Amino acid sequence: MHILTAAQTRAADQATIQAERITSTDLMERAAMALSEWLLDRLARQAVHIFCGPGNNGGDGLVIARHLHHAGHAVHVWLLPANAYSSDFTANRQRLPADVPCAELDVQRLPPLPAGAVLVDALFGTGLTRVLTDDAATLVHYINQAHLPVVAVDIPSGLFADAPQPADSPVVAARFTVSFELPKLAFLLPQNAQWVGEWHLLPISLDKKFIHNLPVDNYFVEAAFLRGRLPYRGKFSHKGTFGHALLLAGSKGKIGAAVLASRACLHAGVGLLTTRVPAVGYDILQTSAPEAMTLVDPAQDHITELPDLKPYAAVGIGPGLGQDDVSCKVLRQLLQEATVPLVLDADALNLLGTHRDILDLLPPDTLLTPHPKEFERLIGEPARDDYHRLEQFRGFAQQRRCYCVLKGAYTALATPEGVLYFNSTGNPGMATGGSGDVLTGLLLALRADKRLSALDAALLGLYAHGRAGDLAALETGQAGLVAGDIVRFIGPALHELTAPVLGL
Ligand SMILES: NC(=O)C1=CN([C@@H]2O[C@H](COP(=O)(O)OP(=O)(O)OC[C@H]3O[C@@H](n4cnc5c(N)ncnc54)[C@H](OP(=O)(O)O)[C@@H]3O)[C@@H](O)[C@H]2O)[C@@H](O)CC1
Ligand SMILES: [K+]
Repeated sequence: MHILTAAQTRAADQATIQAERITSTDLMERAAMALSEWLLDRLARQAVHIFCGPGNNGGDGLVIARHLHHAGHAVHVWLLPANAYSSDFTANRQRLPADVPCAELDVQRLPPLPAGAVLVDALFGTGLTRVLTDDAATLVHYINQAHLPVVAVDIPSGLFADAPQPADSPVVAARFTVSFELPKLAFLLPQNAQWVGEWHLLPISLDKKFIHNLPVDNYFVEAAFLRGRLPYRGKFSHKGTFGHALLLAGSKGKIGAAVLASRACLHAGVGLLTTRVPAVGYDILQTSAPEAMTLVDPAQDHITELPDLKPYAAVGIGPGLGQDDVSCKVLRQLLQEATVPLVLDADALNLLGTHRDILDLLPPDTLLTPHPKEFERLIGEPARDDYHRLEQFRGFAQQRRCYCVLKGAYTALATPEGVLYFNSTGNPGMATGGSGDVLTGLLLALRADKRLSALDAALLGLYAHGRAGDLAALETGQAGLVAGDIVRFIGPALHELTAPVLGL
């Protein structure tokens, strides 16, 4: 799915109006009707108080008021006084039945809101041009202090769709944000979660062709985007078809990371896996991941030597590696010698952060999988806010010609071309030790599969990791989820994305 800017969203609305030969009021009716139905599915008998601003977001609010009233709900409409109103606002103000209580707000004398009411925030949407001040700011504070459930129409009022706002600027804190057709970048950033709450999208048939042709830098990745991108396994395929991967992982006390990454790699369909561990890990790995071949390092506690790379289709390094100087030498040598795809995680990234000269050795198309703290160490500069971090992240992938993953609630992938893909799967239960090691193993398997491009391998891996976590959580609950549970569901998650045998 494309993630549009506020300006592109307005353009898509206009393109739809022109292509379908409908009026802007018709499109508003369609959008607000969908939102009314969303509300009607969830409302019991609560009174609904709808706050409307002067533009089309307020117009949506007025349409919602009409539909809820017709459905028999007690509705109260509150208008924010303004010098000018949009024409769709005015048209729908006129269509509001006379028996719906509708009053202009006097912000000096705001009415008490009844306990148990549901509030609908239709003050400002994508037409927000500046931080809210004066009456609008007072109203936002009043809504937030009511401590009642708020449903924001399109976007919480006061929040910019695609740009940061100054700290402490007034924004409605919604429990639900219900938007149309496509997600907004603002919904995907942790700093906005306090305002956006749980977000939902309603399809309103915006012009698909127009949207498809819009140049965008950001995508939201759902199953439909990926389904069929994982080729099915041909009858005559053999171990070689799916590649032989090498994983360098584990140090004393962290052999579990090597086990989890190895098991994930095996469950993701790698042809063969060789795992390099220090001697301390030999028995553990052979017992817990017997399908992997174990290549023991001469040293007891750390990996100190790089094996011959010739047999391998892809190499992963990092889980539980430790940050010993000798392991750093191994990493340096790997970056210098490797001619196959690389996946770098955890301590390999920390080593890159502390030995910045090796960063220059990164071969093109290397896949890195930092979480935000590791990413900060990697680039050596804290981010001002989440938008700034995204730009650092995009810039890093472009400058280093690599694929970089930024782990989080909506894990993002940055490409060497500077495009960002936000993953849609996963749950908070996956914020648990070893989850990242599982991702590394999974990505390593897909990078070893020669049939997949670097981009498809990364996107499929991120999606399948989150989906496996979602499937596991159905069985274990989120709190009970451990990284090993994710491994068990990698197979089913990948299966959902596999092209049908006779697919055309
Ligand atoms: N187009 C369509 O067909 C569809 C559109 N849809 C809906 O329309 C919404 C976008 O509507 P919109 O463009 O009218 O903008 P909106 O957010 O209502 O605000 C504009 C008003 O606010 C004002 N204003 C701005 N900033 C301000 C501030 N800080 N403080 C005070 N005032 C401020 C601004 O005034 P001005 O900046 O000119 O002073 C203007 O009066 C979109 O989010 C979705 O809900 C859906 O129905 C789908 C179909
Ligand atoms: K709103």
